Amino acid sequence: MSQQSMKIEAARAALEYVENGMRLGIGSGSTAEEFVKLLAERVNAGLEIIGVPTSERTAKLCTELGVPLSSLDETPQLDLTIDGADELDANLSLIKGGGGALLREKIVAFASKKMIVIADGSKVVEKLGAFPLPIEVNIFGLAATKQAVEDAAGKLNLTGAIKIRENRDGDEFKTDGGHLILDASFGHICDPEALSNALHAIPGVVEHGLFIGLADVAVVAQENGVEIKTAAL
Ligand SMILES: O=C(CO)[C@H](O)[C@H](O)COP(=O)(O)O
Repeated sequence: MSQQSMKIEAARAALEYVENGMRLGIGSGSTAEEFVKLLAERVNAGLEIIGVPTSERTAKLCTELGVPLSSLDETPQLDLTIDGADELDANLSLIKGGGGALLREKIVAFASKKMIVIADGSKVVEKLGAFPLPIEVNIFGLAATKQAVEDAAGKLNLTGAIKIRENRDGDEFKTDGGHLILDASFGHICDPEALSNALHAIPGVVEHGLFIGLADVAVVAQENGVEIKTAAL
């Protein structure tokens, strides 16, 4: 099965968790987009949900396909968020933000009673960190913030390149909130919670892509079928 087919299978299996009347957080990225397409089919067949998108891109796709949307201001409490991930471990700690939507994704997941991660098997890791950690930062004081991130990580024995994310045309990538992303290639992160706390202590850091204690279930599509994972701890 191709990776794309696995994304579709994970999205299809996650759709089983969606019930009529739900207020639904809708994730970003290619796996989440497969979910949106399948959700739209169900909505057009009569399923009633209201969605809160985690990015402008997801909002556009939902609108094009007829998925009704609300905002987190109008609908501040959600029943379920379904979103992809760049990495997930056995505790269902995640790295997210490969698509740059991590801030809104985390706000939406936090506002939800439950979060389900959808992924193909390649996203499952023993230790987080092979995927560079996205860190969303304010433009003001960028060099100082980057230095502070390096210093904080160094105290946790995490070293490695920290790069300002660029678009394909070489310009700085800007998030939907108008911030920049630092992609930190720290390698294996032994203590994600300690790193999360250290990053949150830096004023220029808006948010980071470590999602700890947010995901309740992971729906992971492997070659031989879909596996439902719950946190090991
Ligand atoms: O966090 C995200 C976007 O900010 C995505 O969920 C993550 O990058 C996974 O994307 P994909 O499903 O395309 O592999």
